[in-house]
Amino acid sequence: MLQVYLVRHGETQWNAERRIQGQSDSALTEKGEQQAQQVAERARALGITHIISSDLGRTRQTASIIAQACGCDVTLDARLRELDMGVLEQRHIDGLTEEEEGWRRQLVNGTPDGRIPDGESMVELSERMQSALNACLELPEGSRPLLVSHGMALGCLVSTILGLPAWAERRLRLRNCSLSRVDYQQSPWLASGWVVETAGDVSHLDAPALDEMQR
Ligand SMILES: O=C(O)[C@H](O)COP(=O)(O)O
Repeated sequence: MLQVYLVRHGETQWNAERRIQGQSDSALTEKGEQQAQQVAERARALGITHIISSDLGRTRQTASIIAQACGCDVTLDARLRELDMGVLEQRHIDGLTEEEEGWRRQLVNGTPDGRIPDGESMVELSERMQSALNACLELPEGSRPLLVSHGMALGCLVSTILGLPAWAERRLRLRNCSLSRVDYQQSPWLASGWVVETAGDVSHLDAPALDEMQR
């Protein structure tokens, strides 16, 4: 059975400052680098064979720390990028106008095709994430891949595997450098396809990152 590990990147400057990143980028903080080292140790013990990362800077930085520990290369895949948050990227969450906050809320309240102007919808995000995950099925037998991606992107992927709508992702708390695992199973009596083994595990971190509500 193929087991795929999912890691959110380490804490960044803008995570810590409560600024919206989307497909814009900021570097890992010192704490983010330490988190990456800690998840890298866990990945090494798990025997990861392939690392596939979103091509944004913060995921590449995290993936290269994990790759060093696991002794494998990193393949970049733009399908693993964070949701495109259009005109709100780089803004402080606390400085949004009521109208802007309304655009942001559309992403998680079930508005059909809800999106921030110039941005992407959650359904579009879930389609590209699902397609990046399905690409793992083409890896050689015995592979144990690890994908490095982002909070909303991974939350949306795990939500849709559970049969929830793409916009349910906010019901999952996926902290920086948390580890999730999804398995591909084929069974005549259980659900065939992807199943969620674990989501948001931070037991390898000495101090779990704060989530957006706590910062
Ligand atoms: O700020 C953002 O873009 C996200 O909601 C969090 O994204 P991240 O997982 O890339 O920090």
